[in-house]
Formats: sequence, C-alpha cells, structure tokens
Amino acid sequence: MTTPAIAANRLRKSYGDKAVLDGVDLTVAEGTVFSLLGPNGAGKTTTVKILSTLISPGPDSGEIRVAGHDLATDPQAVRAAIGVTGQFSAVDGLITGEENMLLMADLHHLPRREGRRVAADLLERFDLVAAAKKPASTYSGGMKRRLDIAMTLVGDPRIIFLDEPTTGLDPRSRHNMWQIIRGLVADGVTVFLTTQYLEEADQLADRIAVLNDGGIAAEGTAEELKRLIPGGHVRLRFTDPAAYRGAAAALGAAVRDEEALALNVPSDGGQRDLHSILDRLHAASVEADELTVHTPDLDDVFFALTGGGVPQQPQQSEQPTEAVR
Ligand SMILES: Nc1ncnc2c1ncn2[C@@H]1O[C@H](COP(=O)(O)OP(=O)(O)OP(=O)(O)O)[C@@H](O)[C@H]1O
Repeated sequence: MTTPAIAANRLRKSYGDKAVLDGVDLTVAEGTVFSLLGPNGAGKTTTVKILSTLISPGPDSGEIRVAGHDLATDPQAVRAAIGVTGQFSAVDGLITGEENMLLMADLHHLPRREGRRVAADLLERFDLVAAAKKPASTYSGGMKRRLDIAMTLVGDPRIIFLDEPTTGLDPRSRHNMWQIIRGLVADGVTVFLTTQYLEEADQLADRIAVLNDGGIAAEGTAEELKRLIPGGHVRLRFTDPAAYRGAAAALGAAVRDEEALALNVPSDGGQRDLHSILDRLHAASVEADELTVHTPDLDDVFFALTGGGVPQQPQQSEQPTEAVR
C-alpha cells in the first residue's frame, strides 16, 4: 500500500475552552481530491492551517503525517512538499502577474533562467500570457485565483491545499477552476479542498468528509454519502400498461405514476435493494423498460448531517467504506 498523502490522527485544536477540532481522523490517498465540508466556523480553515504547518495542532493530537513527513518533527519537509492557496490570495496587486510569478520563483530559490521558464510555462498554462505584464490589481476575480494557483505551483508541490478556491467566482470561472483542479490531479497532485459549494465537492472529490461539532460526521464518496439520507428511490418505467400493473402489484410499497406508467420504489440504491426489486419483478414475470436510481443530492446530505438529525447508516453491510461516526 502506498503512503497516504495525508494521515492525521486525533487532530485536536481548541481556542480558549472551545474545542474546534475534537479528535478528527483524516486519511487522503495520493493523487486524489479530498473535500472537507462543514458549516461556517466548523474548523475547515483551522484544519488546513494545521496540515499546512501555519498553526500548530493541539498538544493532545495524535500523529499527523503530510507527504510522509511527521508534522511535529519535520515541518520543513512538509512545507517543501505542499502548496497552499487560502481564502486570502498571496497575489500582490501592485506588481504584474509575471512579477508575482518571478517573486515566487525567487522565494523557491530557482536559478534566474529556470525561474523565468517555470513562470512562462505556468502563465501559459493558466491562460494569463496576455495579462502577464499588467498589474495584478487589474485582474478579474477568476484571473487572480488562477494566478494564485499558478504561483503555488512554482514550487512543484505534490499536495495542494485549496481553501474555498471558487468563492465569489462566476459559474464560468468556477468551471475553469474545476478544469484546472482536474488537470492537477491528472498530473498526480493530491488536492485537499474546502468548499462551500456542495456541487463542487460532488464534481471534484474522490472522497468527502463532513466536519461538524468538532468531529467528522460522515465520510465517503459523494454517492456513499447520498445513500445515507432517506428519500432515495428506484424509478421503473413501463410502456406496457399490463406490465405496469403487474409490477405495481408485485412491489406493494411503490408510489404510482399512472400517467407516466412509472413506479417509484423507496430505496437506498444499494445492491441488496436493487436485487430484491429485480427478484420481485422477475417472480411476477414483468420487465421494466427503464430503471433509474435516484439518490438525494449533497445538499440534502449536508443539511441532514449538520442540522442535528444525523441519519442512521443504511442496513447494507456490503458498503463498508461508508461510515457515519
Ligand atoms: N485565532 C483564533 N482565535 C480564536 N478563535 C478562532 C481563531 N481562529 C479560528 N477561530 C474559531 O474557530 C472556529 C473555526 O474557524 P474556521 O475558520 O476553521 O472555520 P471554517 O470551517 O473554516 O469556517 P468558514 O466556512 O466560515 O470559513 C470558529 O468558531 C472561529 O471563530
């Protein structure tokens, strides 16, 4: 098994007598996007700051390793392996985009020629060549974010922390940013993403953790999280009215849509449930023309997990990766 990009055990942090993080375990596989969600003030930025060595973890935290290095004993090695772009950009508005890039190259002690090459490559890759000689203060929000990420990449980090990278961007700029993030991951970079946009996590993240009340309320793929919430169903559509009636009789609990000749069968979309539905159809010798699985969206998951009523984990034991803690 390869070493995880991030392995944090019992992450704790308190401000005064308020425990913001109260024993959070996080494991992020290399080359994946991991998204941390949570309501305002849940501790997402605090987590990013600890993992990126900007603030120290609480003294009673367990071992925290980033890029294989122990955060407590080798923070320099961690810093060398990571890049961070926060909610407050590192871009200096008074100088040009190119000068910002060259400043970064200097900070990373790149030889002058190498620094120029890296800066030019990244400006090209992030579609900033035309604006490179203009002061960064004249850039749009999307351009500033692109420059910010380009600056982070000067040091060739293997792990990037993106703290709300698309907040305030219009939909097109947000989609551009998603493409950039996908490109980074395709190059093998690990991305630790915090976001307020659940669709963003849904689109990008391999795994999602929901932070609430100092702990991880649930963790899994977007699909696994959606299956934790009631409201999912399997929709069966028929063209033959007799088949529709036969199925309706066989599947007692289904909600009928007479007009569309469709049945909505409450289901978590898990394998066992689907088997049972198909077995009952088979036993009644009816065949659906179309079967679709509908799961709640991440908004439903977020509200359920952070609003008090944490749903029970579904009965299916064949989904061991799914966890409500
Ligand atoms: N330096 C500090 N001193 C005291 N309290 C702090 C400090 N930094 C953060 N906090 C508190 O810790 C809690 C977590 O803050 P944090 O910024 O990590 O939350 P967040 O999940 O990133 O929120 P948001 O979505 O609003 O950015 C908040 O209640 C915040 O007020």
